[in-house]
Amino acid sequence: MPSVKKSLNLAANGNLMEFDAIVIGSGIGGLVTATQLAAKGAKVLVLERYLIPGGSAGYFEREGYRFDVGASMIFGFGNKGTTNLLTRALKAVNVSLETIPDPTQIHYHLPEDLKIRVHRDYEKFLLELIEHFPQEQHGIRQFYDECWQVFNCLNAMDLLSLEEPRYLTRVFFQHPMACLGLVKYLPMNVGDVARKYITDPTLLKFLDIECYCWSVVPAEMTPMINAGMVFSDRHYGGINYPKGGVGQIALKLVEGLEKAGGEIKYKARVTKIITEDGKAVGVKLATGEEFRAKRIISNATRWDTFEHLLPAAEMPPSEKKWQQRYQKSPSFLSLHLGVAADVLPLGTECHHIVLEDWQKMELPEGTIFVSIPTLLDPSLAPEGCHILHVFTPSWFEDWRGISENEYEEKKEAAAGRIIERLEKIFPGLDAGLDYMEVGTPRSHRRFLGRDDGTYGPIPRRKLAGLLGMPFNRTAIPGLYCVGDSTFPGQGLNAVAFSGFACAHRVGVDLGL
Ligand SMILES: NC(=O)c1ccc[n+]([C@@H]2O[C@H](COP(=O)([O-])OP(=O)(O)OC[C@H]3O[C@@H](n4cnc5c(N)ncnc54)[C@H](O)[C@@H]3O)[C@@H](O)[C@H]2O)c1
Ligand SMILES: CC(C)=CCC/C(C)=C/C=C/C(C)=C/C=C/C(C)=C/C=C/C=C(C)/C=C/C=C(C)/C=C/C=C(\C)CCC=C(C)C
Repeated sequence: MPSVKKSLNLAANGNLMEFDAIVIGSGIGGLVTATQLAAKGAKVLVLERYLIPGGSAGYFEREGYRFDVGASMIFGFGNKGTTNLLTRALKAVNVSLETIPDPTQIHYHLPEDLKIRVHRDYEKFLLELIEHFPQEQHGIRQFYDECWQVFNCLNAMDLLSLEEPRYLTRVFFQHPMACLGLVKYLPMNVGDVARKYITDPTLLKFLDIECYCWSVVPAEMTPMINAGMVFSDRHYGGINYPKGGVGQIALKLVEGLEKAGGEIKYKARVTKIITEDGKAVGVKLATGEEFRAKRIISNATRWDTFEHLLPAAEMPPSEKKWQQRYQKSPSFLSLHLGVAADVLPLGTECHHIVLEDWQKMELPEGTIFVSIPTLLDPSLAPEGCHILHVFTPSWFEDWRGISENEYEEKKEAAAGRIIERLEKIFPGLDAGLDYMEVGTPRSHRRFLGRDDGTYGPIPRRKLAGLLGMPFNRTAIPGLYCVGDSTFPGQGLNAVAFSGFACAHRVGVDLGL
């Protein structure tokens, strides 16, 4: 058994090192919190279980390809307004990234040969949509214009912790109309707003997939605040790809963290949050090492935090209630493909959504997502080749309890089905394959440390917009959560917001 002295972390003078804040996990939520706190002068330690930072915004390299682990469609890199949270997070610690503007957010390939592109130019997108639904032209404009109203409210103010009364008072006096606007939209979902203006059933289905492809639920259950961000910012700040791949965002944040005096340790898996008198005071690693801090921040999911890092039997009632409202979304089956460049027809867009039957939108392997980041940054693949990252929802349950052989066969069969469907858009895809790696919900759980490999929380039933999403403080004094199981949910710009808000609240609590 290690001696107490050995297992605790001692400073050079032999005293126990105490940090102001320990962040468990270096996803973008965790890193934004850590960099913001370090920039305020806090002594911060980030503990990451994996070898590199980023979590689902990480990367891996194989045979000359650099693959993004998660989605390659990045919001938050605009250069104006207040909603460009990734640009702002990097700037706060004196680092920056070159980004490449994406002219089209998504090319949809939908049932009955409905093909729609969401152009960066708002009017061009509206005209393309109206061409398919001319009878709904007023409704289309009214719906998307209402999304702009939400966005304009958010984009008028500093985005910080809604758990900090002095900040709320200040923004209310600075921007009373914007605040009242947000109060109005916080309990609303997209479906209710859409049906005020639109009746065409196919157009309503289109709005379902417009929501589903980032919220993993149809319009009826998607919060209006989040839709306001996504449906407007894609035309305002735009979708911009970081040069060198999505993994650069985390690497740059770590560079900034270290410049600002913070520390990060890799291969540092936290197995326990240490509490004393009901208060979080430190963490224990798989190695047995212990670290203590005035505040503990978990970037692991709420399920991992309250069921694995703390005793599940002692889960606070507020967390039980949250679990009754929200469930784990499915994970993904991911195909990381390297393909010959001539597989892509001239003018192919970077991101595609493929669905052949509206009834199957939410089913496993129903909707297919495709990103081709090398169309924006060719340096990510060997010359003459492209990366196709293809992913589709898949449940952890469907991959549990099978032998290694069965697992490999199941992966191959699933990949075959997806490639066959994609042949209709990219003829010659199978023959043009140069590299393929298939990830399953089991891979997502193993490499990202996310319970059941989940993409994040989704409402179990229709809820009142974002009202049920918890902020950063938890029922355990000294313990905070950050990332996609806190307000406002999934998405890099969303978890960046959660990071700004968390650091703001922790900073105030530390008296910084
Ligand atoms: N295009 C996009 O918008 C895009 C791209 C990639 C990711 N994302 C989003 O990012 C969000 C996730 O970001 P996030 O910050 O919430 O979390 P995350 O899951 O990306 O990161 C959590 C980090 O914590 C680490 N970790 C977990 N448990 C740990 C433990 N016990 N000890 C030490 N480290 C531990 C993981 O290894 C990981 O690095 C998702 O919603 C996803 O949609 C979006
Ligand atoms: C004072 C008084 C009276 C009052 C107050 C009120 C207020 C102030 C309020 C406020 C609020 C706020 C601030 C809010 C915020 C919000 C936010 C920030 C939000 C955000 C959001 C974002 C999002 C959602 C994003 C998302 C994204 C995503 C998810 C993406 C994804 C992607 C993918 C998946 C891809 C796919 C596709 C293909 C590939 C095709």
